[in-house]
Amino acid sequence: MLKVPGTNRFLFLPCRFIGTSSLPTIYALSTPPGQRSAIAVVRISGNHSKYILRRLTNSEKEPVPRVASLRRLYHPDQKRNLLDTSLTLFFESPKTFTGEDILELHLHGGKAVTGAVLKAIESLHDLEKGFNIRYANPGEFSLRAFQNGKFDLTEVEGIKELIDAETETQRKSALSSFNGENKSRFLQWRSQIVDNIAKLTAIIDFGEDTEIEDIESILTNVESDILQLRAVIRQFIEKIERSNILRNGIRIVLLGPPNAGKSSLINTISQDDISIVSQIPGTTRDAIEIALNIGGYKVIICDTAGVRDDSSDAIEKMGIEKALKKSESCNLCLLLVDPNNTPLIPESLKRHLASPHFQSADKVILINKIDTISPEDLDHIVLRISQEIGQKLPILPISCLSGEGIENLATELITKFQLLSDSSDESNPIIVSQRVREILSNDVLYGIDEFLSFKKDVVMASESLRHAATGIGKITGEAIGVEEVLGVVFSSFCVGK
Ligand SMILES: Nc1nc2c(ncn2[C@@H]2O[C@H](COP(=O)(O)OP(=O)(O)OP(=O)(O)O)[C@@H](O)[C@H]2O)c(=O)[nH]1
Repeated sequence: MLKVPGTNRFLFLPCRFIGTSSLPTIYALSTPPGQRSAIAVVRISGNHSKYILRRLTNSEKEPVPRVASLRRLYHPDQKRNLLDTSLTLFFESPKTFTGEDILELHLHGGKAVTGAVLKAIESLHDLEKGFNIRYANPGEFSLRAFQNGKFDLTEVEGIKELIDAETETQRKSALSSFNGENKSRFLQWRSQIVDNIAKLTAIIDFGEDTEIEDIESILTNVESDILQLRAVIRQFIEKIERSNILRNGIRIVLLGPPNAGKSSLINTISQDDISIVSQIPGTTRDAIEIALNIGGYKVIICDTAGVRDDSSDAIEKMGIEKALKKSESCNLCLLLVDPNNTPLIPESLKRHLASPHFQSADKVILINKIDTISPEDLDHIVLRISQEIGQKLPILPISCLSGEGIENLATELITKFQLLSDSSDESNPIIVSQRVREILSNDVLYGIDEFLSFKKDVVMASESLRHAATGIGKITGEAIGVEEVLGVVFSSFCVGK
């Protein structure tokens, strides 16, 4: 920030466009290392990209930008040592991912080919001759893009989320960050704050010449505008919290008496023999967790020990305790009932359902094994369950054996996931990094709250707003040192990105 001489005004100066022309040329294998594959891509970025191509192809022929060309690659010092025949692609600065010249070598996959080409590039490093060439650090290509103003930090973090995305919903929310939706939102908030700082600054600079009523009216306007912004930011943070479960996975716990079919349900949902299914009650003595993709949502499903009232086995008792404890911290609990059991639900489970510790989780009761009962019996059982538990919970009939009701269950689950993560066709989930989440609370909202408490002191109030605006600058990377950025954002990237 720069103070304008003779006034109390400040200018916000972006400090990240530092350029990268003096930095070493970097290279890395951009496809997974150490694996056999049809193609492996080596990416090179920096001033010496063309030089590397010339030396590897042993030819002075200028590459045509953005035109793929099949070239033979040789070791630079052993002109007859053919390394590979590669598709080469050259992108000319500045219209490239990093903003620098980029060369891509599409090699035949496999350790030996990639190893030989990487070694050949490495051999071109020669500081005395001015060729500073080295292997890239994790995330360094993206860092160069950031330093050259190609992306702001929210977009860079979007790239990482996109690479890490395991499910469709994660991919969609990552894309919205990558495409700059969050960026434009943050920039709009920042400009709203800066507008209000400007109004307060006008009062500080010219207050003595202004009518008191005018000052009051400006202050009221600023306050109501900032109050409205605070509500928007709070809503945004709430949405992040809800969307966060998309990244971490929606936690489902299966509860029920022994033999109700919990393990069978996991196998039916995942269409795999993941849990042990057996006729001996109490097969699952400990909690088993597996990650599944259900309808594009990442779900962590936990199979637990069967709950019964009369267990005398110490290990089984511990398993039951663990099952009940697990269910207290899940997002959704599926309570399985075997319609042939009496009582339908063990007393300890009924007590647990009524316990205050178990109220936050969403619950659905599943009557399993409906292939063993008649439709009339099913109606009767639904009624009995409602009476036994004394509360209204959704009840779904299913059969893990015949598959009846499973599709219905899947639809119900996906509706629950949409509600839990606030994601639907109309509303995309918002995934932001922990870094952004923290800055929003600790800087932006903090500054706004401070402004509201200082509203009689215009100088202090405008300082607080400045703190909030700087916070948004930290989020996008406009007001942040490159070293700080390196540590926090890029260290979690893979090499080659
Ligand atoms: N007829 C019928 N049998 C089922 C159904 N689902 C599960 N079973 C059978 O019920 C028995 C117990 O199933 P599991 O999935 O092991 O039950 P569980 O609840 O995980 O059992 P514990 O690990 O002991 O708590 C097995 O013999 C399954 O084949 C169903 O829908 N219909």
